Amino acid sequence: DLEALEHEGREYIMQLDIATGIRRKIAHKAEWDYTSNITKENEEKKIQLQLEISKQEKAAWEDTKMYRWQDFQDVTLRRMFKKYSQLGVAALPDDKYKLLMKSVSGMESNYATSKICSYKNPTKCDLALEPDITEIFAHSQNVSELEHTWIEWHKAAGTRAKDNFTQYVTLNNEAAKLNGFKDVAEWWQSEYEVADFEQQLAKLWEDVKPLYQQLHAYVRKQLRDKYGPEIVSAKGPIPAHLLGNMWAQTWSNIESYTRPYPDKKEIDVTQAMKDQNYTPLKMFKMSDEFFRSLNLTAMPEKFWQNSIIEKPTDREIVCHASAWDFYDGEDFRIKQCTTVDYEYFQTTHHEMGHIQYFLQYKHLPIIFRDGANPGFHEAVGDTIALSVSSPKHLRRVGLINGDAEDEQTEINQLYKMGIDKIVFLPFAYTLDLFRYGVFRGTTTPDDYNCHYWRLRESLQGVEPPVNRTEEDFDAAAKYHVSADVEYARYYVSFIIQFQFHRTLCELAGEYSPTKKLVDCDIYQSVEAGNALANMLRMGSSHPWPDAMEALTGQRQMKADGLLEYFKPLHEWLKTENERTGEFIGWEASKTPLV
Ligand SMILES: C=C(C[SeH])C(=O)N1CCC[C@H]1C(=O)O
Ligand SMILES: [Zn+2]
Repeated sequence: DLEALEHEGREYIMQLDIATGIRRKIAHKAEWDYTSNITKENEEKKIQLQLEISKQEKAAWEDTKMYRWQDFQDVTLRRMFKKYSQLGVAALPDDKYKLLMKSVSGMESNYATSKICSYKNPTKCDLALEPDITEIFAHSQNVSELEHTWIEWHKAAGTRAKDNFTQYVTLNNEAAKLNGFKDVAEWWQSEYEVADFEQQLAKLWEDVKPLYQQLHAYVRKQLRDKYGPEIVSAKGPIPAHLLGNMWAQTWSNIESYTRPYPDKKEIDVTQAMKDQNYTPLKMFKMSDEFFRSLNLTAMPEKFWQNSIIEKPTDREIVCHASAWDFYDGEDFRIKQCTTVDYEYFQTTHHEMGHIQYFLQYKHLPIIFRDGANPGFHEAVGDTIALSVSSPKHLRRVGLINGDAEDEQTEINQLYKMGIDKIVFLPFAYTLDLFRYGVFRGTTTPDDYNCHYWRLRESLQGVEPPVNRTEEDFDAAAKYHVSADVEYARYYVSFIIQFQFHRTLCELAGEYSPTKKLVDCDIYQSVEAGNALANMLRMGSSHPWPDAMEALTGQRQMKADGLLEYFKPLHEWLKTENERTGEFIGWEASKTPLV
């Protein structure tokens, strides 16, 4: 009878879950060994192991399909079976599976090991993305140097990945079909468990776009005043190499010469960190202490032993920051090439947020040890970092001794947050709108670059520094495209982190009709920490609206938190852009696209 079958099913799935934990630990160890020491040998070992494990997973999958789990009474048991019924890329036949693994690790190692020649010293050709190229984009105001560096990086990391990428698209789409999806776009969106995910992304963009256009117009004017109308036009897109970041995804590095009230005290956190002899370890210890102050879990001993927090000098590694769960309840790691600056201080909190999620749900079955949706996992650390970056907190830890809050300082602070958080949204939206088109076939390989730049221009209002052709493949010059990492998760994160922040600030007594969100710091609030922990402990055991509701009382992702946070800035920008008569929005680029 059904009762007995369900009982048998529960026994089966619990065994499968234990076996899955062991398999994942082995696979992640091989992945860790490869990405923390990029050699042909380690790549071979990793692919061989992943192939072995995919065979075991496929065999288990055949058994799982035998159960009539859709009829089971226990909703959690049904949810476990549903997740285990999705095999993933292991559904590919062995030869195609290997080809897919090779094309992705080929792109990722190309990205991680690409070097370019210096503009100032053309014989020096060992510049890596981290820290060298990142440093140039953070500080250089030499337009020719920025243009050279932008072109060389996109040639090395983008164009060189095109063949692998095209093969990856074909094989990944085949895997999607074997998992019952039309294409990878549908597969990626299924992770969000709502039927209208793409429409929700579009709605969020409509909500935020007016604010973005005001900020874009203000920054374009500031840059035109600095570089002249020949380089920055009055009504066109902004050249992408002038925004302080290789991908123009956050513009924090141009804050010092574009902020609204330049004569107000400079909040240069990086300089203060250097002056106070900060080290990467100190940055990690401070982040750990913040989490503990909320009554959240301390980093276990193994974390401090096994993590890689500085770029090694004796080997090549994947520097792009990452957090790792080895599914044994005690081995959790971060790998990042930390530099002592404000940007990496934020990234450290971002990665520690991933680890905290791992720690909070480590009691769950393996299959539920995941974010409520991929955006939740990206939002934890950033939510904490919203408190850390408040003037109140930076004063508390002695990183600034800025003036007490006055109107102009507050606008400067909101501007500093806005060129990080608001400008990121159209970039993130573009990256996966582009890849949805690629996986659906509406964007074909001979259109890749034209479609990529058409989206970047229409949504982000940026243009390439020089003419681009289909010989180039600029999308892969971004880590997540070369590493097969879905990106809508960050778009979701940058929206929901403000919903989380607002709730935590209320619980911490840091937000009320008289206390503004911009100066909220939840540090040492056990109430806030306990509420956050309760949501994190759910992992992916429930659909994400349940987790969202458990923390915020809302069941939808909405831009209202973000818009409330930046409201004073939005008003100021509208007034300022009217005062200067700056054109709002942008006309088509003058840089000819293919
Ligand atoms: C820090 C990470 C690793 Se999950 C990252 O990739 N982020 C964090 C914010 C956006 C995105 C990026 O760097 O593009
Ligand atoms: Zn992340």
